[in-house]
Amino acid sequence: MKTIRIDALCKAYGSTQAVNNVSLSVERGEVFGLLGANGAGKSTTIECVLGTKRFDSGSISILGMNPQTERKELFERVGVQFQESSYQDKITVAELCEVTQALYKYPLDYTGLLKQFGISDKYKSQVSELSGGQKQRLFIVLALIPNPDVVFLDELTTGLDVRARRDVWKCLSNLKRKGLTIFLTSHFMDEIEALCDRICILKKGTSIFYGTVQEAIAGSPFEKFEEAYLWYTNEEEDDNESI
Ligand SMILES: Nc1ncnc2c1ncn2[C@@H]1O[C@H](COP(=O)(O)OP(=O)(O)OP(=O)(O)O)[C@@H](O)[C@H]1O
Repeated sequence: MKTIRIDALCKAYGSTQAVNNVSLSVERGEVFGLLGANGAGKSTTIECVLGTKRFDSGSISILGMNPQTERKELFERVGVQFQESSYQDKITVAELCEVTQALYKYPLDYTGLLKQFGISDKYKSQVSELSGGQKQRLFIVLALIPNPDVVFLDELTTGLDVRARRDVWKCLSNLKRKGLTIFLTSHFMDEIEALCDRICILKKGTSIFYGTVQEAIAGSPFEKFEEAYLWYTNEEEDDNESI
């Protein structure tokens, strides 16, 4: 059984076709990268998979479940890293982790996760006092607290310094080895190359490449993945989109 299967997904907002006939599947224990410029349709696709957004046509199954009708069951087994927080200003890291832990039946011990992600010394700090990179790592920890089978990491290491990015990669590789399925988006091609088994590149809602990083390079006139990516997305020629 595939962990995630998307078949011919379509979703429009008014006249904007945000996702157009996208199909992909993700195996258990795989790291899958969804790529594309700003506005390419990545978040919309993820929200459809999570059941937080209705789609127009196509079908989605995640962990064998229908995200639209089995959201509650899904919630227990899926972790999501949020970009923006809507937490109270004064809440501390420990309190936020405890509140999150209380939402799940079989949560992991968050103190171990904070340590793994190098922010255990921030235990008593207010979330609002954390640096951008520390917050980012906290959001990954929050996504892992449910002890999920699959985790969605949107813009994985945006705002992290070089060392912190490498540390996050190492942690994720360890979790992958234990069978965690990881679905991520990132605008950093070195990160995609280091972590992803397979990728899908979206352009204006349409899938323009689906396969491994090596296949992406081989199918382009370039030897470096970042150049191949730009070639697929034609970003250098497109004034309406940015990397
Ligand atoms: N709620 C909405 N209402 C109307 N249009 C929307 C809405 N959400 C997204 N869109 C549009 O749908 C398209 C896809 O947006 P989406 O957020 O899925 O892209 P993305 O690839 O995640 O971008 P980014 O890298 O900036 O996060 C864009 O053209 C966007 O303007």
